[in-house]
Amino acid sequence: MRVTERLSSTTVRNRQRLADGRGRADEAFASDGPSCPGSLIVVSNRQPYRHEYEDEAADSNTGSANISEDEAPPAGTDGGARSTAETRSITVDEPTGGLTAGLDPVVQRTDGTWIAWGDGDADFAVTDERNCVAVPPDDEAYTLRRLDLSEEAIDSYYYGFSNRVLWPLCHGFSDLIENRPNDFEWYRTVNERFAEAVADHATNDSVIWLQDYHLALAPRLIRDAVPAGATVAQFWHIPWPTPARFRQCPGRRQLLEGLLGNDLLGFHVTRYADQFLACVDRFLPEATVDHAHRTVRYDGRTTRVVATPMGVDAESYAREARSIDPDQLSTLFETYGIPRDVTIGLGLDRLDYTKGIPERLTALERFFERNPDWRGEFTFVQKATPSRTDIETYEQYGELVRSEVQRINRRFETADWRPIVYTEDVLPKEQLCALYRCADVMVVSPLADGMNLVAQEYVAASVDGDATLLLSDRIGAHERLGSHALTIDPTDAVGVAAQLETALSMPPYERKRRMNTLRQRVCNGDIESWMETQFDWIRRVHDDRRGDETDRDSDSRESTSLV
Ligand SMILES: O=P(O)(O)OC[C@H]1O[C@@H](O)[C@H](O)[C@@H](O)[C@@H]1O
Repeated sequence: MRVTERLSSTTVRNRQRLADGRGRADEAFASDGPSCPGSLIVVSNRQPYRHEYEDEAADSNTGSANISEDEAPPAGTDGGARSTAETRSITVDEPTGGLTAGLDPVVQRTDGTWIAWGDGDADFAVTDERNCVAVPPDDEAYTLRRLDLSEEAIDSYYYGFSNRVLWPLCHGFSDLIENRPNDFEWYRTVNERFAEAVADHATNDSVIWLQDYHLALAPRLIRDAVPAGATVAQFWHIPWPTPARFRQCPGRRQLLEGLLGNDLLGFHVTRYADQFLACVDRFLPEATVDHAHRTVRYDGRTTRVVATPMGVDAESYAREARSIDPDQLSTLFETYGIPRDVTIGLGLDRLDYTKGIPERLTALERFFERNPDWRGEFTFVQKATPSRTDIETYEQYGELVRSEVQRINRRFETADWRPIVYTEDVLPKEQLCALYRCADVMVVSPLADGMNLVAQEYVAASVDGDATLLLSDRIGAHERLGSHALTIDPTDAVGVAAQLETALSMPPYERKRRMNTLRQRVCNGDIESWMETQFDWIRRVHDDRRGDETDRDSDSRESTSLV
Protein backbone atom coordinates (compact mmCIF):
# COMPACT_ATOMS: atom_id res chain seq x y z
CA MET A 1 0.00 0.00 0.00
CA ARG A 2 1.24 3.48 -0.79
CA VAL A 3 2.29 5.57 2.17
CA THR A 4 -0.28 8.36 1.72
CA GLU A 5 -3.12 5.86 1.29
CA ARG A 6 -2.03 4.07 4.44
CA LEU A 7 -1.95 7.21 6.56
CA SER A 8 -5.38 8.38 5.51
CA SER A 9 -7.04 5.00 6.07
CA THR A 10 -5.59 4.97 9.58
CA THR A 11 -6.82 8.42 10.37
CA VAL A 12 -10.34 7.17 9.72
CA ARG A 13 -9.73 4.14 11.91
CA ASN A 14 -8.27 6.28 14.70
CA ARG A 15 -11.38 8.43 14.71
CA GLN A 16 -13.42 5.25 15.00
CA ARG A 17 -11.25 4.09 17.91
CA LEU A 18 -11.78 7.39 19.68
CA ALA A 19 -15.51 7.03 19.18
CA ASP A 20 -15.44 3.43 20.42
CA GLY A 21 -13.27 4.10 23.44
CA ARG A 22 -9.85 2.59 24.13
CA GLY A 23 -8.49 -0.46 22.33
CA ARG A 24 -7.55 -3.78 23.91
CA ALA A 25 -3.88 -3.01 24.22
CA ASP A 26 -4.62 0.36 25.83
CA GLU A 27 -6.82 -1.38 28.39
CA ALA A 28 -4.09 -3.86 29.17
CA PHE A 29 -1.78 -0.97 29.91
CA ALA A 30 -4.21 0.84 32.13
CA SER A 31 -3.25 -1.43 35.04
CA ASP A 32 -0.35 -0.71 37.39
CA GLY A 33 1.60 -3.41 35.66
CA PRO A 34 3.37 -6.46 37.08
CA SER A 35 4.44 -6.27 40.69
CA CYS A 36 7.69 -7.76 41.88
CA PRO A 37 7.45 -10.07 44.91
CA GLY A 38 10.30 -8.34 46.75
CA SER A 39 12.72 -5.50 46.22
CA LEU A 40 14.04 -5.84 42.71
CA ILE A 41 17.71 -5.78 41.73
CA VAL A 42 18.22 -6.12 37.98
CA VAL A 43 21.73 -7.08 36.89
CA SER A 44 22.82 -6.83 33.27
CA ASN A 45 25.90 -6.14 31.22
CA ARG A 46 24.33 -3.18 29.38
CA GLN A 47 23.13 -0.19 31.33
CA PRO A 48 19.70 1.32 30.71
CA TYR A 49 20.95 4.94 30.62
CA ARG A 50 24.28 6.30 29.53
CA HIS A 51 25.37 9.68 30.79
CA GLU A 52 27.77 11.70 28.71
CA TYR A 53 29.35 14.86 29.97
CA GLU A 54 29.34 18.03 27.96
CA ASP A 55 32.80 17.69 26.45
CA GLU A 56 32.01 14.18 25.25
CA ALA A 57 28.54 14.97 23.96
CA ALA A 58 29.45 16.76 20.74
CA ASP A 59 28.32 13.96 18.46
CA SER A 60 25.62 12.43 20.64
CA ASN A 61 22.60 10.68 19.13
CA THR A 62 19.16 12.02 18.69
CA GLY A 63 16.70 10.69 21.25
CA SER A 64 18.76 11.89 24.16
CA ALA A 65 17.58 13.98 27.05
CA ASN A 66 19.79 16.95 27.77
CA ILE A 67 19.97 18.37 31.25
CA SER A 68 21.42 21.84 31.45
CA GLU A 69 23.44 23.03 34.40
CA ASP A 70 20.46 24.83 35.90
CA GLU A 71 18.12 21.87 35.52
CA ALA A 72 20.54 19.23 36.70
CA PRO A 73 19.51 17.65 39.99
CA PRO A 74 21.85 18.27 42.91
CA ALA A 75 24.99 16.23 43.36
CA GLY A 76 24.27 12.97 45.07
CA THR A 77 21.02 12.37 43.22
CA ASP A 78 22.25 12.60 39.65
CA GLY A 79 25.68 11.27 40.34
CA GLY A 80 27.33 14.52 41.30
CA ALA A 81 27.23 15.53 37.69
CA ARG A 82 28.60 18.97 38.41
CA SER A 83 31.31 17.89 40.75
CA THR A 84 34.08 18.86 38.36
CA ALA A 85 34.60 22.02 36.36
CA GLU A 86 34.35 20.44 32.91
CA THR A 87 30.92 18.86 33.48
CA ARG A 88 28.54 21.74 32.92
CA SER A 89 25.82 19.58 31.39
CA ILE A 90 24.99 15.94 30.96
CA THR A 91 23.42 14.17 28.02
CA VAL A 92 21.56 11.02 28.89
CA ASP A 93 20.91 8.41 26.22
CA GLU A 94 17.60 6.77 26.74
CA PRO A 95 17.32 3.00 26.54
CA THR A 96 17.21 1.78 22.95
CA GLY A 97 18.08 -1.92 23.15
CA GLY A 98 15.10 -4.30 23.36
CA LEU A 99 16.18 -5.76 26.67
CA THR A 100 17.00 -2.56 28.55
CA ALA A 101 14.13 -0.58 26.98
CA GLY A 102 11.68 -3.32 27.92
CA LEU A 103 12.76 -3.69 31.54
CA ASP A 104 13.26 0.00 32.30
CA PRO A 105 9.57 0.93 32.78
CA VAL A 106 9.05 -2.03 35.09
CA VAL A 107 12.06 -1.20 37.23
CA GLN A 108 10.82 2.40 37.31
CA ARG A 109 7.66 1.24 39.02
CA THR A 110 9.51 -0.84 41.60
CA ASP A 111 11.90 1.72 43.06
CA GLY A 112 14.58 -0.93 42.66
CA THR A 113 18.24 -1.01 41.73
CA TRP A 114 19.86 -1.80 38.40
CA ILE A 115 23.49 -2.92 38.36
CA ALA A 116 25.34 -2.77 35.04
CA TRP A 117 28.66 -2.15 33.39
CA GLY A 118 29.01 1.62 33.03
CA ASP A 119 30.26 1.51 29.46
CA GLY A 120 31.55 5.06 29.40
CA ASP A 121 34.47 6.29 27.34
CA ALA A 122 38.02 5.68 28.42
CA ASP A 123 38.13 9.35 29.54
CA PHE A 124 35.00 8.84 31.63
CA ALA A 125 36.07 10.14 35.01
CA VAL A 126 34.92 7.48 37.41
CA THR A 127 33.63 8.74 40.70
CA ASP A 128 31.40 7.00 43.19
CA GLU A 129 28.67 9.56 42.57
CA ARG A 130 28.64 9.06 38.82
CA ASN A 131 28.48 5.34 39.29
CA CYS A 132 25.42 5.45 41.48
CA VAL A 133 22.82 7.70 39.89
CA ALA A 134 19.07 8.11 40.04
CA VAL A 135 17.31 7.52 36.71
CA PRO A 136 15.45 8.36 34.53
CA PRO A 137 16.86 11.89 34.53
CA ASP A 138 13.52 13.66 34.37
CA ASP A 139 11.67 11.44 36.85
CA GLU A 140 14.13 9.74 39.17
CA ALA A 141 12.60 6.38 39.95
CA TYR A 142 15.39 3.91 40.67
CA THR A 143 19.09 3.64 41.30
CA LEU A 144 21.52 2.77 38.54
CA ARG A 145 24.67 1.34 40.04
CA ARG A 146 27.50 1.18 37.51
CA LEU A 147 30.57 -0.97 37.59
CA ASP A 148 33.52 0.60 35.91
CA LEU A 149 35.75 -1.97 34.28
CA SER A 150 39.33 -1.58 33.13
CA GLU A 151 40.07 -1.75 29.41
CA GLU A 152 41.71 -5.12 29.91
CA ALA A 153 38.65 -6.43 31.73
CA ILE A 154 36.33 -5.19 28.97
CA ASP A 155 38.53 -6.68 26.27
CA SER A 156 38.61 -10.09 27.94
CA TYR A 157 35.19 -10.35 29.61
CA TYR A 158 33.00 -8.57 27.03
CA TYR A 159 34.92 -8.76 23.73
CA GLY A 160 36.56 -11.98 24.86
CA PHE A 161 34.76 -14.78 26.63
CA SER A 162 31.23 -13.32 26.26
CA ASN A 163 31.40 -12.46 22.59
CA ARG A 164 34.24 -14.56 21.20
CA VAL A 165 33.24 -17.79 22.96
CA LEU A 166 29.70 -17.86 24.39
CA TRP A 167 28.00 -15.85 21.64
CA PRO A 168 29.28 -17.93 18.68
CA LEU A 169 28.96 -21.16 20.66
CA CYS A 170 25.33 -20.60 21.64
CA HIS A 171 24.38 -19.45 18.12
CA GLY A 172 26.00 -22.44 16.45
CA PHE A 173 29.01 -20.67 14.92
CA SER A 174 31.64 -22.99 16.37
CA ASP A 175 34.17 -22.05 13.71
CA LEU A 176 34.16 -18.47 15.04
CA ILE A 177 34.99 -19.40 18.63
CA GLU A 178 38.25 -17.79 19.76
CA ASN A 179 39.32 -18.96 23.17
CA ARG A 180 42.10 -16.53 24.02
CA PRO A 181 44.32 -17.00 27.09
CA ASN A 182 43.01 -15.18 30.21
CA ASP A 183 39.54 -14.42 28.80
CA PHE A 184 37.80 -16.97 30.98
CA GLU A 185 39.70 -15.78 34.06
CA TRP A 186 38.62 -12.20 33.38
CA TYR A 187 35.07 -13.38 32.81
CA ARG A 188 35.19 -14.95 36.26
CA THR A 189 36.73 -11.81 37.80
CA VAL A 190 34.06 -9.54 36.32
CA ASN A 191 31.31 -11.93 37.40
CA GLU A 192 32.80 -11.72 40.91
CA ARG A 193 32.66 -7.92 40.73
CA PHE A 194 28.98 -8.08 39.76
CA ALA A 195 28.30 -10.54 42.60
CA GLU A 196 30.01 -8.25 45.11
CA ALA A 197 27.97 -5.28 43.94
CA VAL A 198 24.77 -7.30 44.30
CA ALA A 199 25.77 -8.41 47.79
CA ASP A 200 26.24 -4.72 48.75
CA HIS A 201 22.61 -4.01 47.89
CA ALA A 202 20.81 -7.27 48.68
CA THR A 203 18.51 -7.80 51.63
CA ASN A 204 16.47 -10.78 52.78
CA ASP A 205 13.53 -9.83 50.56
CA SER A 206 15.55 -9.02 47.43
CA VAL A 207 14.65 -10.45 44.08
CA ILE A 208 17.92 -10.51 42.16
CA TRP A 209 17.25 -10.83 38.48
CA LEU A 210 20.25 -11.35 36.20
CA GLN A 211 20.11 -10.96 32.44
CA ASP A 212 21.92 -12.97 29.84
CA TYR A 213 25.12 -14.76 28.98
CA HIS A 214 27.61 -12.25 30.32
CA LEU A 215 26.81 -13.35 33.86
CA ALA A 216 26.79 -17.16 33.95
CA LEU A 217 29.13 -17.50 36.92
CA ALA A 218 27.59 -14.78 39.07
CA PRO A 219 24.42 -16.56 40.33
CA ARG A 220 26.26 -19.12 42.45
CA LEU A 221 28.55 -16.45 43.89
CA ILE A 222 25.53 -14.28 44.63
CA ARG A 223 23.60 -17.14 46.23
CA ASP A 224 26.49 -17.72 48.62
CA ALA A 225 26.82 -14.03 49.48
CA VAL A 226 23.26 -12.77 49.97
CA PRO A 227 20.75 -13.43 52.78
CA ALA A 228 18.96 -16.78 52.54
CA GLY A 229 15.55 -15.20 51.92
CA ALA A 230 16.66 -13.47 48.71
CA THR A 231 15.63 -15.05 45.41
CA VAL A 232 18.14 -15.36 42.56
CA ALA A 233 16.79 -15.62 39.01
CA GLN A 234 18.25 -15.25 35.55
CA PHE A 235 16.97 -14.96 32.02
CA TRP A 236 19.19 -16.30 29.23
CA HIS A 237 18.25 -14.26 26.16
CA ILE A 238 20.21 -16.20 23.54
CA PRO A 239 19.87 -19.83 22.39
CA TRP A 240 21.23 -22.62 24.56
CA PRO A 241 23.26 -25.16 22.55
CA THR A 242 22.93 -28.93 22.32
CA PRO A 243 25.31 -31.07 24.41
CA ALA A 244 27.33 -31.84 21.26
CA ARG A 245 27.98 -28.11 20.80
CA PHE A 246 28.34 -27.31 24.49
CA ARG A 247 31.13 -29.89 24.71
CA GLN A 248 33.35 -27.31 22.98
CA CYS A 249 32.80 -24.74 25.72
CA PRO A 250 35.82 -23.91 27.86
CA GLY A 251 34.87 -23.85 31.55
CA ARG A 252 31.61 -25.64 30.78
CA ARG A 253 31.32 -27.28 34.19
CA GLN A 254 31.86 -23.99 36.05
CA LEU A 255 29.27 -22.31 33.82
CA LEU A 256 26.65 -24.93 34.65
CA GLU A 257 27.50 -24.75 38.35
CA GLY A 258 27.27 -20.98 38.18
CA LEU A 259 23.85 -21.04 36.54
CA LEU A 260 22.58 -23.61 39.03
CA GLY A 261 23.06 -20.97 41.73
CA ASN A 262 19.78 -19.56 40.40
CA ASP A 263 16.46 -20.48 41.93
CA LEU A 264 14.90 -19.80 38.53
CA LEU A 265 16.49 -19.90 35.08
CA GLY A 266 14.45 -18.72 32.09
CA PHE A 267 14.83 -19.27 28.35
CA HIS A 268 12.67 -18.04 25.50
CA VAL A 269 11.57 -21.43 24.20
CA THR A 270 11.30 -25.00 25.47
CA ARG A 271 13.96 -26.23 23.03
CA TYR A 272 16.65 -24.12 24.75
CA ALA A 273 15.39 -25.08 28.23
CA ASP A 274 15.51 -28.78 27.34
CA GLN A 275 18.94 -28.45 25.76
CA PHE A 276 20.18 -26.84 28.97
CA LEU A 277 18.84 -29.76 31.00
CA ALA A 278 20.45 -32.21 28.57
CA CYS A 279 23.79 -30.42 29.08
CA VAL A 280 23.44 -30.65 32.87
CA ASP A 281 22.70 -34.38 32.52
CA ARG A 282 25.76 -34.86 30.34
CA PHE A 283 28.35 -32.60 31.96
CA LEU A 284 27.31 -32.47 35.61
CA PRO A 285 26.39 -36.08 36.38
CA GLU A 286 26.13 -35.43 40.15
CA ALA A 287 23.11 -33.22 39.50
CA THR A 288 19.62 -34.74 39.57
CA VAL A 289 17.56 -33.59 36.62
CA ASP A 290 13.80 -33.96 36.67
CA HIS A 291 12.96 -33.49 32.98
CA ALA A 292 9.21 -33.70 33.48
CA HIS A 293 9.13 -30.80 35.96
CA ARG A 294 12.23 -29.08 34.52
CA THR A 295 14.06 -28.87 37.82
CA VAL A 296 17.65 -29.60 38.75
CA ARG A 297 18.79 -30.55 42.22
CA TYR A 298 22.46 -29.78 42.75
CA ASP A 299 24.62 -29.01 45.76
CA GLY A 300 21.63 -28.90 48.13
CA ARG A 301 19.67 -26.44 45.99
CA THR A 302 16.92 -26.64 43.42
CA THR A 303 16.86 -24.68 40.17
CA ARG A 304 13.64 -24.49 38.20
CA VAL A 305 14.10 -24.07 34.45
CA VAL A 306 11.29 -22.40 32.50
CA ALA A 307 10.53 -21.34 28.94
CA THR A 308 8.85 -17.93 28.85
CA PRO A 309 9.11 -16.10 25.52
CA MET A 310 9.82 -12.40 25.88
CA GLY A 311 7.54 -9.83 24.25
CA VAL A 312 7.82 -6.14 23.40
CA ASP A 313 6.07 -3.02 24.62
CA ALA A 314 3.45 -3.51 21.92
CA GLU A 315 1.30 -0.57 22.92
CA SER A 316 4.10 1.96 22.76
CA TYR A 317 5.13 0.79 19.26
CA ALA A 318 1.53 0.96 18.12
CA ARG A 319 1.09 4.40 19.66
CA GLU A 320 4.24 5.77 17.98
CA ALA A 321 3.20 4.25 14.66
CA ARG A 322 -0.26 5.80 14.87
CA SER A 323 1.11 9.21 15.59
CA ILE A 324 3.30 9.49 12.50
CA ASP A 325 3.44 13.03 11.26
CA PRO A 326 3.23 13.02 7.43
CA ASP A 327 5.74 15.90 7.18
CA GLN A 328 8.28 14.03 9.26
CA LEU A 329 7.69 11.02 7.08
CA SER A 330 8.37 13.01 3.91
CA THR A 331 11.62 14.21 5.43
CA LEU A 332 12.58 10.65 6.30
CA PHE A 333 11.87 9.48 2.76
CA GLU A 334 13.77 12.39 1.24
CA THR A 335 16.75 11.86 3.54
CA TYR A 336 17.15 8.29 2.42
CA GLY A 337 16.10 8.73 -1.20
CA ILE A 338 13.09 6.42 -0.89
CA PRO A 339 10.56 7.22 -3.63
CA ARG A 340 7.12 7.96 -2.16
CA ASP A 341 5.21 5.62 -4.42
CA VAL A 342 7.19 2.39 -4.17
CA THR A 343 6.34 -0.75 -2.23
CA ILE A 344 8.70 -1.02 0.72
CA GLY A 345 10.56 -3.96 2.21
CA LEU A 346 12.45 -3.64 5.48
CA GLY A 347 15.32 -5.30 7.30
CA LEU A 348 16.54 -4.07 10.68
CA ASP A 349 19.44 -5.68 12.52
CA ARG A 350 22.63 -5.25 14.45
CA LEU A 351 25.58 -5.96 12.14
CA ASP A 352 26.08 -9.43 13.55
CA TYR A 353 26.98 -12.60 11.66
CA THR A 354 24.01 -14.37 13.24
CA LYS A 355 21.56 -12.05 11.49
CA GLY A 356 21.88 -13.50 7.98
CA ILE A 357 22.16 -10.13 6.21
CA PRO A 358 24.38 -11.18 3.26
CA GLU A 359 22.10 -14.18 2.70
CA ARG A 360 19.10 -11.80 2.69
CA LEU A 361 20.83 -9.56 0.15
CA THR A 362 21.45 -12.55 -2.10
CA ALA A 363 17.77 -13.41 -1.85
CA LEU A 364 16.91 -9.84 -2.87
CA GLU A 365 19.21 -10.17 -5.85
CA ARG A 366 17.39 -13.36 -6.90
CA PHE A 367 14.08 -11.56 -6.42
CA PHE A 368 15.05 -8.71 -8.77
CA GLU A 369 16.47 -11.19 -11.29
CA ARG A 370 13.25 -13.17 -11.31
CA ASN A 371 10.92 -10.17 -11.23
CA PRO A 372 12.05 -7.41 -13.58
CA ASP A 373 8.58 -5.81 -13.21
CA TRP A 374 9.34 -5.01 -9.59
CA ARG A 375 12.46 -3.01 -10.51
CA GLY A 376 11.64 0.62 -9.84
CA GLU A 377 8.56 -0.47 -7.89
CA PHE A 378 10.03 -2.14 -4.80
CA THR A 379 12.69 -0.69 -2.51
CA PHE A 380 14.28 -2.64 0.32
CA VAL A 381 15.38 -0.50 3.26
CA GLN A 382 18.11 -2.15 5.30
CA LYS A 383 18.89 -0.43 8.58
CA ALA A 384 21.97 -1.89 10.25
CA THR A 385 23.60 -1.01 13.55
CA PRO A 386 27.36 -1.53 13.87
CA SER A 387 28.09 -3.76 16.82
CA ARG A 388 31.10 -5.14 18.75
CA THR A 389 33.40 -3.63 16.12
CA ASP A 390 36.52 -4.32 18.21
CA ILE A 391 36.12 -7.93 17.11
CA GLU A 392 37.56 -8.44 13.63
CA THR A 393 34.83 -10.84 12.54
CA TYR A 394 32.24 -8.12 13.15
CA GLU A 395 34.23 -5.51 11.30
CA GLN A 396 34.67 -7.84 8.33
CA TYR A 397 31.00 -8.68 8.42
CA GLY A 398 30.10 -4.98 8.19
CA GLU A 399 32.42 -4.59 5.19
CA LEU A 400 30.89 -7.60 3.48
CA VAL A 401 27.35 -6.28 3.97
CA ARG A 402 28.24 -2.80 2.66
CA SER A 403 30.02 -4.17 -0.41
CA GLU A 404 27.14 -6.54 -1.21
CA VAL A 405 24.66 -3.66 -1.02
CA GLN A 406 26.83 -1.63 -3.42
CA ARG A 407 27.24 -4.50 -5.83
CA ILE A 408 23.52 -5.27 -6.00
CA ASN A 409 22.60 -1.60 -6.28
CA ARG A 410 25.05 -1.12 -9.17
CA ARG A 411 23.55 -4.09 -10.92
CA PHE A 412 19.92 -2.93 -10.86
CA GLU A 413 19.74 0.76 -10.03
CA THR A 414 18.31 3.34 -12.41
CA ALA A 415 18.62 7.14 -12.49
CA ASP A 416 15.87 7.59 -9.89
CA TRP A 417 15.68 4.28 -8.04
CA ARG A 418 17.93 2.05 -5.94
CA PRO A 419 16.83 -1.46 -5.01
CA ILE A 420 18.44 -1.26 -1.57
CA VAL A 421 18.54 1.79 0.65
CA TYR A 422 21.14 1.08 3.30
CA THR A 423 21.72 3.08 6.46
CA GLU A 424 23.66 2.71 9.67
CA ASP A 425 22.19 5.90 11.16
CA VAL A 426 20.86 5.83 14.69
CA LEU A 427 17.12 6.39 14.32
CA PRO A 428 14.95 7.57 17.21
CA LYS A 429 11.99 5.37 18.07
CA GLU A 430 9.46 7.55 16.23
CA GLN A 431 11.43 7.18 12.98
CA LEU A 432 11.83 3.45 13.48
CA CYS A 433 8.10 3.17 13.99
CA ALA A 434 7.49 5.25 10.88
CA LEU A 435 9.62 2.80 8.91
CA TYR A 436 7.86 -0.17 10.46
CA ARG A 437 4.48 1.23 9.57
CA CYS A 438 5.39 2.12 6.01
CA ALA A 439 7.03 -1.21 5.26
CA ASP A 440 4.72 -3.50 3.31
CA VAL A 441 6.90 -6.47 4.12
CA MET A 442 9.62 -7.11 6.66
CA VAL A 443 12.26 -9.79 6.25
CA VAL A 444 13.58 -11.19 9.53
CA SER A 445 16.08 -13.82 8.49
CA PRO A 446 18.68 -14.57 11.18
CA LEU A 447 20.59 -17.83 11.00
CA ALA A 448 20.08 -18.11 14.78
CA ASP A 449 18.47 -15.85 17.38
CA GLY A 450 17.22 -16.45 20.91
CA MET A 451 13.95 -14.64 20.18
CA ASN A 452 14.23 -11.58 17.86
CA LEU A 453 12.27 -8.68 19.25
CA VAL A 454 12.43 -6.68 16.01
CA ALA A 455 9.92 -9.04 14.38
CA GLN A 456 7.49 -8.37 17.23
CA GLU A 457 8.09 -4.61 17.11
CA TYR A 458 7.22 -4.65 13.41
CA VAL A 459 3.99 -6.50 14.06
CA ALA A 460 3.09 -4.13 16.92
CA ALA A 461 3.73 -1.08 14.74
CA SER A 462 1.81 -2.48 11.74
CA VAL A 463 -1.34 -0.75 12.94
CA ASP A 464 -2.95 -0.84 9.49
CA GLY A 465 -2.89 -4.63 9.62
CA ASP A 466 -1.98 -5.08 5.97
CA ALA A 467 1.71 -5.89 6.13
CA THR A 468 3.50 -9.22 5.84
CA LEU A 469 6.29 -10.73 7.89
CA LEU A 470 8.82 -13.16 6.45
CA LEU A 471 10.31 -15.07 9.35
CA SER A 472 13.31 -17.35 9.65
CA ASP A 473 12.46 -20.83 10.88
CA ARG A 474 15.65 -20.87 12.99
CA ILE A 475 14.76 -18.29 15.64
CA GLY A 476 12.76 -18.17 18.88
CA ALA A 477 10.23 -15.76 17.36
CA HIS A 478 9.27 -18.43 14.84
CA GLU A 479 8.01 -20.68 17.62
CA ARG A 480 5.64 -17.90 18.71
CA LEU A 481 4.60 -16.41 15.39
CA GLY A 482 5.71 -18.81 12.70
CA SER A 483 2.42 -20.19 11.45
CA HIS A 484 1.02 -16.74 10.65
CA ALA A 485 4.14 -15.27 9.13
CA LEU A 486 5.65 -16.55 5.88
CA THR A 487 8.30 -19.03 6.94
CA ILE A 488 11.73 -18.87 5.32
CA ASP A 489 14.93 -20.85 5.47
CA PRO A 490 17.38 -17.94 5.59
CA THR A 491 20.07 -19.83 3.69
CA ASP A 492 17.80 -20.65 0.75
CA ALA A 493 18.00 -17.51 -1.43
CA VAL A 494 15.58 -18.82 -4.06
CA GLY A 495 13.07 -19.86 -1.40
CA VAL A 496 13.26 -16.45 0.31
CA ALA A 497 12.83 -14.69 -3.07
CA ALA A 498 9.77 -16.87 -3.76
CA GLN A 499 8.25 -16.02 -0.36
CA LEU A 500 8.84 -12.34 -1.09
CA GLU A 501 6.88 -12.78 -4.32
CA THR A 502 4.13 -14.51 -2.33
CA ALA A 503 4.04 -11.62 0.15
CA LEU A 504 3.83 -8.99 -2.56
CA SER A 505 1.09 -10.75 -4.47
CA MET A 506 -0.95 -11.92 -1.48
CA PRO A 507 -4.64 -11.03 -1.60
CA PRO A 508 -5.37 -8.21 0.87
CA TYR A 509 -7.85 -10.26 2.93
CA GLU A 510 -5.22 -12.98 3.44
CA ARG A 511 -2.55 -10.43 4.36
CA LYS A 512 -4.89 -8.82 6.90
CA ARG A 513 -6.01 -12.12 8.33
CA ARG A 514 -2.41 -13.15 8.99
CA MET A 515 -1.36 -9.79 10.37
CA ASN A 516 -4.37 -9.56 12.66
CA THR A 517 -3.54 -12.92 14.20
CA LEU A 518 0.10 -11.91 14.58
CA ARG A 519 -0.96 -8.68 16.25
CA GLN A 520 -3.15 -10.52 18.72
CA ARG A 521 -0.26 -12.78 19.64
CA VAL A 522 2.18 -9.92 20.05
CA CYS A 523 -0.27 -7.82 22.11
CA ASN A 524 -1.30 -10.74 24.32
CA GLY A 525 2.29 -11.80 24.91
CA ASP A 526 3.78 -8.34 25.39
CA ILE A 527 6.55 -7.27 27.73
CA GLU A 528 4.17 -6.68 30.63
CA SER A 529 2.72 -10.16 30.45
CA TRP A 530 6.25 -11.56 30.18
CA MET A 531 7.25 -9.70 33.34
CA GLU A 532 4.12 -10.91 35.09
CA THR A 533 5.01 -14.49 34.20
CA GLN A 534 8.57 -13.98 35.45
CA PHE A 535 7.37 -12.54 38.73
CA ASP A 536 4.79 -15.34 39.14
CA TRP A 537 7.56 -17.89 38.73
CA ILE A 538 9.80 -16.00 41.12
CA ARG A 539 6.99 -15.98 43.68
CA ARG A 540 6.55 -19.71 43.17
CA VAL A 541 10.22 -20.67 43.55
CA HIS A 542 10.44 -18.40 46.56
CA ASP A 543 7.48 -20.19 48.18
CA ASP A 544 8.94 -23.59 47.24
CA ARG A 545 12.20 -22.66 48.98
CA ARG A 546 10.30 -21.55 52.08
CA GLY A 547 8.46 -24.91 52.00
CA ASP A 548 11.76 -26.82 51.69
CA GLU A 549 13.23 -24.90 54.62
CA THR A 550 10.17 -25.57 56.78
CA ASP A 551 10.35 -29.28 55.92
CA ARG A 552 14.05 -29.33 56.77
CA ASP A 553 13.40 -27.53 60.09
CA SER A 554 10.65 -29.93 61.11
CA ASP A 555 12.79 -32.95 60.01
CA SER A 556 15.64 -31.75 62.19
CA ARG A 557 13.24 -31.07 65.11
CA GLU A 558 11.86 -34.59 64.73
CA SER A 559 15.29 -36.17 64.62
CA THR A 560 16.35 -34.12 67.69
CA SER A 561 13.28 -35.22 69.64
CA LEU A 562 13.99 -38.86 68.72
CA VAL A 563 17.48 -38.72 70.20
O1 LIG B 1 25.18 -5.43 24.28
P1 LIG B 1 25.67 -5.69 22.90
O2 LIG B 1 26.91 -6.54 22.86
O3 LIG B 1 25.81 -4.43 22.11
O4 LIG B 1 24.58 -6.55 22.13
C1 LIG B 1 23.24 -6.18 22.08
C2 LIG B 1 22.36 -7.24 22.74
O5 LIG B 1 22.32 -8.38 21.94
C3 LIG B 1 21.37 -9.30 22.42
O6 LIG B 1 21.00 -10.21 21.53
C4 LIG B 1 21.87 -9.86 23.72
O7 LIG B 1 21.03 -10.89 24.19
C5 LIG B 1 21.92 -8.71 24.71
O8 LIG B 1 22.41 -9.12 25.95
C6 LIG B 1 22.81 -7.64 24.14
O9 LIG B 1 22.82 -6.50 24.98
